Amino acid sequence: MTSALPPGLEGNLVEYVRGGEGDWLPFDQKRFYTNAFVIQGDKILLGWKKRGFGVNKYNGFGGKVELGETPAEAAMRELKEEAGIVAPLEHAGSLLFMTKGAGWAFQIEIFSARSYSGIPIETDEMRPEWFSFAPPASGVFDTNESVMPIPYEKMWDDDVYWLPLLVQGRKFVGRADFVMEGDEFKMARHWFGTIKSDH
Ligand SMILES: Nc1[nH]c(=O)nc2c1ncn2[C@H]1C[C@H](O)[C@@H](COP(=O)(O)OP(=O)(O)OP(=O)(O)O)O1
Repeated sequence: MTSALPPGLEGNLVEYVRGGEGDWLPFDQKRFYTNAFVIQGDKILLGWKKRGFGVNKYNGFGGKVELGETPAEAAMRELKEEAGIVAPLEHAGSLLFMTKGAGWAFQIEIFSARSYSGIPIETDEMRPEWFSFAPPASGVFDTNESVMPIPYEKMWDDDVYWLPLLVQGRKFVGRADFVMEGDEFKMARHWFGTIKSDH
């Protein structure tokens, strides 16, 4: 399977999902980022991004890995800065994210935790909100439900493929390439795999 991996990915990976078409976008360097998700029971904490790249989308909490930090240290720092909480984050997966014309790739190390301390607070960058990843007993969410389902339509297009893996505790590695369509980024091509020993 290794020969079929998109450029920039490596490891003993088993394809989980792929889609889109066209050539993978070229890049000459990777820049390192983090993204962290806190799970509590059947709920997951997301943040509504209020500014910067990815504004007006829901996402985990994260940002650039600073010089001298490991990705795990950066993930802890960003979670505290953006949501005001502390959590025992563990590595959950890796995402190589590209946008057309940038020439460089975001290497995003993704973390998760099943407990946390503190109280999530709104910051200048993010407004935290809990969502449910379990379907309601009736099978249908109604709008009076106090916790709504994960709002994939307001997230980056690829998150729908790997967030369920993260919730299940299955490690993943993937790549998603985006192009601008009007004033929106649209996913042009994607590939996600799970790690071979992880069944
Ligand atoms: N869940 C996700 N799915 C995805 O496809 N791309 C993501 C992603 N989370 C982050 N990215 C990409 C797009 C995003 O704008 C970029 C930078 O991540 P962030 O928005 O977390 O970092 P920031 O630009 O806020 O960095 P800081 O200023 O250091 O906080 O990485």
